[in-house]
Amino acid sequence: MAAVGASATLLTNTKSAEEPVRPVANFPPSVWGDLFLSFSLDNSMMEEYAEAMEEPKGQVRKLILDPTMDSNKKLSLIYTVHRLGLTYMFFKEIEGQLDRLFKEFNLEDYVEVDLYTISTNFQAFRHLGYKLSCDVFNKFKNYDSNTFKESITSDVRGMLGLYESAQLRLKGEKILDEASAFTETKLKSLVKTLEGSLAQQVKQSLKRPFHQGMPMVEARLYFSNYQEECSRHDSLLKLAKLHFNYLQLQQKEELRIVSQWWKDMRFQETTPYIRDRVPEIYLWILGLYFEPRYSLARIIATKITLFLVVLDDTYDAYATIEEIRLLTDAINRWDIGAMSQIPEYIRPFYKILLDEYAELEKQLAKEGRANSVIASKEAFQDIARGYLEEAEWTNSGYVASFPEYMKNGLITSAYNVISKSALVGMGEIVSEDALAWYESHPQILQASELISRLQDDVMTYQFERERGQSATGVDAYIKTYGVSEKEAIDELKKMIENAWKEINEGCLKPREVSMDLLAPILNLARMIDVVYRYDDGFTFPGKTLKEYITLLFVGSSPM
Ligand SMILES: CC(C)=CCC/C(C)=C/CC/C(C)=C/COP(=O)(O)OP(=O)(O)O
Ligand SMILES: [Mg+2]
Ligand SMILES: [Mg+2]
Ligand SMILES: [Mg+2]
Repeated sequence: MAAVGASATLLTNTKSAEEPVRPVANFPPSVWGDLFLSFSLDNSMMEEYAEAMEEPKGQVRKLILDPTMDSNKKLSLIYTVHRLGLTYMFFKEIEGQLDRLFKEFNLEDYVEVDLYTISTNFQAFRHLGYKLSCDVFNKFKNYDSNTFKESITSDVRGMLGLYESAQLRLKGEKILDEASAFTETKLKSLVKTLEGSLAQQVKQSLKRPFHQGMPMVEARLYFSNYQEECSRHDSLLKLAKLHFNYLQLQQKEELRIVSQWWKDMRFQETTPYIRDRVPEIYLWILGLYFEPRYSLARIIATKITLFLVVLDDTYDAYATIEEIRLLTDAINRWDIGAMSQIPEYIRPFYKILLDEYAELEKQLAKEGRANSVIASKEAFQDIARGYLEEAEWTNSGYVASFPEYMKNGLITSAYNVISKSALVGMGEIVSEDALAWYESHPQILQASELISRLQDDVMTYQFERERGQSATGVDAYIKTYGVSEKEAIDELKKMIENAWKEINEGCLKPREVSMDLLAPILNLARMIDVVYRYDDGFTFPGKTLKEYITLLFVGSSPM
């Protein structure tokens, strides 16, 4: 009987050896299907928009340079240009104006100025890197009780401006910490009493302040919600409309290209267990930079980030620990000869990964900038090791201490590999020095990584805990400091807020590198707010991301 028993056991073992238990997650399917494949770009239309922009662009440039314009009006113009996403067209002119206005700044001049004007001036300076003192808001506080004057609560536009200004605060700017809480509470209590565009403006800012928003979307929302400000100068209104139409054509073409590439690579067939999120990842990368000159950069960065989705879902939601060890080793070896050691199902991914990077390295070598591709590749190998570490913890049920978790977590935040991948297509601005600065793992990049890691954990830890993942920042914090789940989450949120202040500081002059190189890091942090402020907006993309994708790529641009 033993024989039968043995053979039966053998049969069972043989059977189980074929099909191990896999932690599949049954992720929600794609929202969009092949919708974006059918777009066909009319190049002549794009050229028409580009030509039509020249005249109003010249008009706006004259306005920015106009020496007779009063300084508050000039700052208001610069602020509106910035909110419409047009700063990049007039960067030198605007810097020249702000250099002068910042030098001339005198607190005395603000004694009679209203809260809204002071707020837009403050934002204009801070967004463009000038550290205007937060003392400009002191006059709105009662000296004795050190609280904000009740009188300003009736000035809704002023309160809204103060709320938006407070998002730019740095460590130690206590008045802005208070202002953020004070204005948010007051605005929430009165928003229902408001009407018209002011109601829209307050609702939008309370949903997500401009500073934490996605620049491309924020520009479209500003255009819709601030008609009065946008139509103060006809040339600006005209330029903004043409600009939105030009960008939409370019972006829909880029989205078509990456969607077609994804379909041709057949990832949904070879690795069907992954999240099918091409438009969402393209939107994420668009959030880094929307300037037309970064079109190729967006396509490259989108492809590499899509590789990360395949990798993360393979480690989290499909592969066994043995398979993860073999795949991590293969990625570290980065050699097509390693194909034979990895499971069948992941070989197409591995081959495409190596081919894509080889092609990029060849292309960039022609410009003498293959180093940016190598930096991205090394960061990719790094995150695979980071994902393996998480998988080993989960496999052994080990709960890392919070410091240990965070050391690995900054890597698995993926913001090191994504920010380096974003550099690949950016052109000659990515000098050896620029790359060396990124490789030095600067404070602002670490802050963006921390925000990515911890905000994601705060929003996905239950889902991941249910699935047996032992490595999340929440559980590591609870275990290390012996606090409740709620206290842990509150502490993580404080760390996120602190990281934002570090990012705000890192964008102020004198800067370590140009704003062009800082913007992707700032915008990566912003995209975490877009995706994870209210829920796990990436796994379940039916709310914010669906709304933004519809606004930018399905809806028509403002004519
Ligand atoms: C961590 C993070 C928000 C990264 C953002 C950058 C990015 C798009 C990375 C690609 C992998 C991915 C989609 C992770 C987020 O989902 P997840 O919750 O499954 O990530 P996790 O497995 O690292 O927790
Ligand atoms: Mg995951
Ligand atoms: Mg993961
Ligand atoms: Mg997660």
